[in-house]
Amino acid sequence: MKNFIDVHAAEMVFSTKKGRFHALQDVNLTVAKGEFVTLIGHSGCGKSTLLNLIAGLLMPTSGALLCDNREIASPGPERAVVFQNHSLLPWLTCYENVYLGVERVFGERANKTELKRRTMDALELVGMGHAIAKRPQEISGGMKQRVGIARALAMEPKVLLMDEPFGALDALTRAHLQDELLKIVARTQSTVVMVTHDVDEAVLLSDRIVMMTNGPAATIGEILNVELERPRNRVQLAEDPRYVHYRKEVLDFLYTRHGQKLAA
Ligand SMILES: Nc1ncnc2c1ncn2[C@@H]1O[C@H](COP(=O)(O)OP(=O)(O)OP(=O)(O)O)[C@@H](O)[C@H]1O
Repeated sequence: MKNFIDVHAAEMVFSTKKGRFHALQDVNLTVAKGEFVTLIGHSGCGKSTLLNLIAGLLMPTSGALLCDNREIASPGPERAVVFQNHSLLPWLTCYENVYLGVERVFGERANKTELKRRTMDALELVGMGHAIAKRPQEISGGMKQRVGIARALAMEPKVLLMDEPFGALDALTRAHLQDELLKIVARTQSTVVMVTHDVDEAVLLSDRIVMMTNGPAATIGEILNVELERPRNRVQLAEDPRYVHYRKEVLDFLYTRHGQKLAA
């Protein structure tokens, strides 16, 4: 499979008031087109930092990051980001929030009818076609997240970058959105890099789980290939010995081999 994202020897050192903070060191990762990769690790290990490097929101101190063979030097529409706390503009309706993104990417090439169609298609895809006139404060957290995902998908990104997109949701809404995301990704064949804390979420969604060591100077400890056929069904998988095995592998990595001591 063709590599879409290449991270070569990436290092990230932050300058802080207390001096330099070495967040990531020697991170090497490739993500193929159409692959679903999750980043998992203890709090503060540098998952978001790595995602932000791929998004082009941060520049590495050393090393190089490529997307489709081009250096990632800034954010770009081919790498859409969905954050944990949906970043919808509160004064715009759901429709307008998505339209804004669509217009930014396709505004110069497409006419208004086409822009409207893309906006509506994306909202329908996430099951939000009924709420287009509502403003963010009028809909639930799960619905806001869906609109955020619609906005990202409507830009037809080459890569969908998600930073704990379901982290703030209750367990049932979370499960529902995970299932929807699986269906959407199957339909759109999107490449996804997603940060999560949730072992079950990682196993259910991923082709590969990237497990990160604890910081400072965190790096990739191990990568687990999840060879479970798709479509995946959470209820059937719960008793599948392969699922149980993958889950245990991640838990072993996080809690036996790389357990985190919380500061007293
Ligand atoms: N802009 C910054 N300036 C200084 N230090 C930073 C900055 N951003 C992140 N860090 C530090 O880098 C480390 C990694 O942070 P990061 O947010 O990437 O971790 P994370 O794994 O995503 O954490 P969490 O799971 O808690 O969200 C942390 O120690 C954090 O304090």
